[in-house]
Amino acid sequence: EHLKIVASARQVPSRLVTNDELSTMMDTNDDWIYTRTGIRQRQVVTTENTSDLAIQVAQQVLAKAQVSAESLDFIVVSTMSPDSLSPSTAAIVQGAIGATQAFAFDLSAACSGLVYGLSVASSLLATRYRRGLVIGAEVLSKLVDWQDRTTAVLFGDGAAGVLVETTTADIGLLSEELRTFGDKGDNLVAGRFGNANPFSGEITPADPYFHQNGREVYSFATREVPAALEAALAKAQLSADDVDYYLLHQANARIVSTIAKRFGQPAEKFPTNMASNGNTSAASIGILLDELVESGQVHAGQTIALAGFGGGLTVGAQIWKI
Ligand SMILES: O=C(O)C1CCN(c2ccc(-c3cc(CO)ccc3Cl)cn2)CC1
Repeated sequence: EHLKIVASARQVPSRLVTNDELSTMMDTNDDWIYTRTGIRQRQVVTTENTSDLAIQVAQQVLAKAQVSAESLDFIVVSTMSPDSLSPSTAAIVQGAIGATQAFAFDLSAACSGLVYGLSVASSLLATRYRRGLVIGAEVLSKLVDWQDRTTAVLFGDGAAGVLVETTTADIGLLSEELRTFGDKGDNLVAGRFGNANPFSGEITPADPYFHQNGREVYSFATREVPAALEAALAKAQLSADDVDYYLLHQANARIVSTIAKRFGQPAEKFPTNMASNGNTSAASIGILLDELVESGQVHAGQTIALAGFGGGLTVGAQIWKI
């Protein structure tokens, strides 16, 4: 049996922050940001937290698919910016939408979160469950040091998700390649807790903020994303030409174009939206997917590849027949 994507939805907060507005807050400018990242603006929360964005996505997906919250078996929220450690953001969503039969949990795989979440969902559906939600939701604006121009210009807030179900049809998740490189984890950190207690010295200091070694993460991505995509294609016995669209994590426009060139595929197969949303970590692939479904560019009958990459360091590639 396979799992199929039944419906998708996205939710981006309304407060627009352009590069020009940021240039009034820190020493940066539109030209530098756009040429280095492909980002022109991002949207940030004003009142919402991560669960609010995820709830809006869940309600939209259920309405589109015309299924009830009570019919859900599980809810996975992939996030590196939860409302809290407890309750999980998934549990908050479960309670808010009245998914009384669903068990719910958060998954932490940074920008590979949606792909890792879909992998877990495919295992849940291959055993004993029938229907679930997988949502990537982030409020990275709570993790960013808004005085640090090297990171504050990169990130945005948003959420997107899909309803997944078992199917006997010959569609769904054909193959995947998930890899983690924990020895490189220090190159992309955020939300570090201290571990002070009355009995210890402060061994690791708390540091809530994002820090990244851009050069290291950049070279990691351009090396490991093609490798993971190639491995997933080989498992599906498909070639790069067989894929209609490659939906990559929207971290940086130059990384996407480098990977497209590496794959010898036309840029049109690698759509991007970081210009509008910035880097929304676990939400980015889902936002892109929902935009392409809405525009009709992505539709049933196609073969699409998803590739997340980032914190962990992690990479996750999947080949889907939709
Ligand atoms: O050219 C420059 O100065 C810099 C060069 C480095 N850049 C980078 C580098 C890495 C990322 C990144 C971040 C995440 C975290 O979600 C995940 C995945 C990636 Cl590949 C984003 N930007 C920005 C412009």
